[in-house]
Amino acid sequence: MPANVFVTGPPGSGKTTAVERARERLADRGHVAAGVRAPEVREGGERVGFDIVSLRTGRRAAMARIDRDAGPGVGKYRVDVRAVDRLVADALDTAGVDYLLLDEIGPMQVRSDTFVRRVRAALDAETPVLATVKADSRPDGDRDPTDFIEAVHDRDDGLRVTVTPAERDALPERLAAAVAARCGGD
Ligand SMILES: Nc1nc2c(ncn2[C@@H]2O[C@H](COP(=O)(O)OP(=O)(O)OP(=O)(O)O)[C@@H](O)[C@H]2O)c(=O)[nH]1
Repeated sequence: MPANVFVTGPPGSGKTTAVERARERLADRGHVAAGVRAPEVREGGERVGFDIVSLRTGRRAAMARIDRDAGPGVGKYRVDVRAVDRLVADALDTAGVDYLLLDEIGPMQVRSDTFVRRVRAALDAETPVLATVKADSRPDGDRDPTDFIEAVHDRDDGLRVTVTPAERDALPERLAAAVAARCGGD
């Protein structure tokens, strides 16, 4: 059984909400995750960037900011690659956990070679991965130069789920059950 579960869908479709709710259900079943999430950062009601947060430790780093004047650009933000490298070095370590949750495999995160290398290894390892993946073939301005996002879409393993508003209410339980089955749990 392929160990990975990929969640994709258009911007704002509910990917983050679905995997966060699935994580809560998996915790209720006793399944612990490592991994990362990428909350937006707002100042004065305006979005100024995104952080990357370790699920295991809660450590966070300023992944992308609108007012940075250095680093690779994604949309109107610039990415602090070294900050992402440092955070994912242990955030993506699966020792002692049941599965890896990645929210998301996206154009900002893949600017970090450490992120790409650790995720590629995780996708080929035994520990299940539950990941939201940015939709394929983004506009050139945001094109992923590593082509890693496309490579994830092209994998022939894993359960793939596309979030739609009509079906998204049932999605957290479906995702939790799929990951629990891959963890060898209920
Ligand atoms: N009512 C309802 N609202 C939802 C549900 N899932 C997501 N939303 C809302 O839809 C908006 C986008 O949800 P996200 O989970 O951030 O969507 P996303 O696909 O991760 O968005 P991006 O990361 O920007 O691509 C938020 O305001 C959520 O509160 C749902 O199941 N029911």
